[in-house]
Amino acid sequence: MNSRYLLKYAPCATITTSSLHTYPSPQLFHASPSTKKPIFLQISLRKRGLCYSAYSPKIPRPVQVEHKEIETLDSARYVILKKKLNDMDINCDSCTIGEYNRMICPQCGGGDSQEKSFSLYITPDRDMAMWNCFRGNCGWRGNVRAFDSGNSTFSKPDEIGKIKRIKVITEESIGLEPLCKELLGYFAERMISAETLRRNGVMQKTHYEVAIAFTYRRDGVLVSCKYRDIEKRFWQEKDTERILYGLDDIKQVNDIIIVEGEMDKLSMEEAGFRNCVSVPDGAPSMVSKETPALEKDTKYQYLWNCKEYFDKTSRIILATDADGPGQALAEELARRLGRERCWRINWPKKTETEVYKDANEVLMYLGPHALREVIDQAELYPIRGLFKFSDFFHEIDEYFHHHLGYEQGASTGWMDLDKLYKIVPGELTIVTGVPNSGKSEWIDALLCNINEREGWKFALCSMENKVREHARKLLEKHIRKPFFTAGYSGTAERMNVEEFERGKEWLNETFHLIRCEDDCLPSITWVLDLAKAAVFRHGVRGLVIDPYNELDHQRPPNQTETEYVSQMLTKIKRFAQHHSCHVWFVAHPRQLHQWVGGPPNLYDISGSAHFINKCDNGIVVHRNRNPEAGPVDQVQICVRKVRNKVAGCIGDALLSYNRITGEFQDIDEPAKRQSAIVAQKLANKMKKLGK
Ligand SMILES: Nc1ncnc2c1ncn2[C@@H]1O[C@H](COP(=O)(O)OP(=O)(O)OP(=O)(O)O)[C@@H](O)[C@H]1O
Repeated sequence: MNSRYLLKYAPCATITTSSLHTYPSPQLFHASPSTKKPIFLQISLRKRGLCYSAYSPKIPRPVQVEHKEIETLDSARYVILKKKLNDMDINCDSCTIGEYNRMICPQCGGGDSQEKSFSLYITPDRDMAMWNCFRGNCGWRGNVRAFDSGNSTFSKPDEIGKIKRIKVITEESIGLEPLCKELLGYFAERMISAETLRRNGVMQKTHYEVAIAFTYRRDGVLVSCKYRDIEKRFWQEKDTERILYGLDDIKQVNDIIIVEGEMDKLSMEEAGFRNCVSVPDGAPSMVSKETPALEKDTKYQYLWNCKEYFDKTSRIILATDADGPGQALAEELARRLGRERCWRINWPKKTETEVYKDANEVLMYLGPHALREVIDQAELYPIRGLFKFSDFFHEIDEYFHHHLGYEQGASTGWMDLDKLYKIVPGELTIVTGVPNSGKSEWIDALLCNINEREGWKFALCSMENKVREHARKLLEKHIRKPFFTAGYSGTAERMNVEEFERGKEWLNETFHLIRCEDDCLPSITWVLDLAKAAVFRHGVRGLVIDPYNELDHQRPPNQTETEYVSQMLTKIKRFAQHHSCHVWFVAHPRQLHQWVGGPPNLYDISGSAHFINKCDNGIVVHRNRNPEAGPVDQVQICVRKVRNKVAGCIGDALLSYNRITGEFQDIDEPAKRQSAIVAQKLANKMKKLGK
């Protein structure tokens, strides 16, 4: 018990009132607090066994309200309280204030015997009336206050947890005294002036030792009291209502500052901010997973008790401590008060790694001006999903200064195509083309080029390819020699064993295979999860999904294919963006009726128009199969959609296909002219057919 008190009460010692009970002189307020540490005067005082006579007539009582004011306030309160009681048929005309009055219950009439079972108590300050009918059949109980909404806390026991009987207290009843000189000195060390203490009704309580008493008031009336001892231990007057400290200072104000402790509230006042309240119970150790329903939100009951004070507030500055619990408290408050009107502050730096922890520390070491600056520079409390461009300035700067890499895309390895299409990490390219047009071959060749130039690695989910065949195709492109001596290789020399072995190593280093070993088809989520693992494990920068129709597309019965495709593409894009990975997704066109050999349209992709709507790039791979119409080794890469103008634009590029090695090459000028003739011939043919 003793340890709970701040100053030792030593009645045997003597001390003159003039030396103890005057306010500290201005000199006590140090001009440059940053150079010195606060001294806990109390420790030395305890040691010296100083005493304090609380009831000396010479003691100034700075926190007491003027007598006349009390009288006017009390009678006004009583009129209102009486009216409220009358409205509930409770007649208090013959009641004695401050005592329990027995009368007949207006609800049950006291039963047949008209028992005086109804007890009514009106507090000495006339702010509150409490009643209870002790008749078992009735049990009507409740309370009402003069100056609030008048709802009985007793009659709604479930509203905010388990409500205990609220004790009515006065300064006299709990033995509060004006602050002694030593405590004033203690506050002065912490840059809190006597005037601020007086205005905020800070007092002390003496038992064996002296503790600071922070008085919690509503409309000037004492509601609760919190004590603080030398060991910085806190306790609160039992069975009193939990409210915010300094509540009367936020009445009808637009901007409210909330701090974590009474000292911080007083510090804010020193910096010129009266519109500040402190929470009564400090900060939680961490943010709760969920915000409980109001009736179970016992920890933050003080907020709900003061809810109406925030109704008209447009800005709430959360100036809680800089540490983890302080930030957790800010989050809890923001959740309850509405993030949209909350602001937060950044405490100034103390060292390279440390910041000042709260308002009082800033006041003490940097002064009121610095504290004002902290509040003036408050920033909007972050709301998940709502951003300002400034939140991304770092990323935008990196983009501008070419620090991200591949801002304008990686080269395809083909000069003509580079003018139309470059590979930007995080984008989605849809590749289509009629069956056998060479889509897979072209993508493989593209990957080989990017790997050769940039060293990128890839995840391959190519469901139509046998692994060995896919390896053959990739190796041919890489070694630039046929895998076998066969019909397709003509007279070209086959790759030798050494080249093959070297190629295998390259294959293993460059590609990671996503394959569904079971008989079932893989789902897109399954593919993306493995691709994510490949990003983290192997640093892959590209993913190929070839083709769409080999994935499992089961969807709920109420979902259309269009909705399904949209969701699937959103998932793929999210993966691409989050992992800075380029995704090539092959999708076949639907069956084309009366097809005359021209390249299909992106809107022809089977399933949904979302393929073109949602992709970043849309490419159609096409080749001429009619030797009469032109060279059959030429491949048209039709870039039909490019969302990012930095990466390219719409247009066609021609490449020549080497059937022996599977390589694609730029076409020289004469060949291009030849292709133009082919294209013209085709166009004429289509015209003739009326297409
Ligand atoms: N320009 C071309 N000239 C001749 N043959 C080609 C050309 N492009 C691709 N091929 C051949 O066509 C065959 C199919 O190629 P690929 O698998 O890349 O086509 P695809 O469009 O992906 O087919 P699918 O739609 O069936 O998946 C391969 O044997 C390939 O060698």
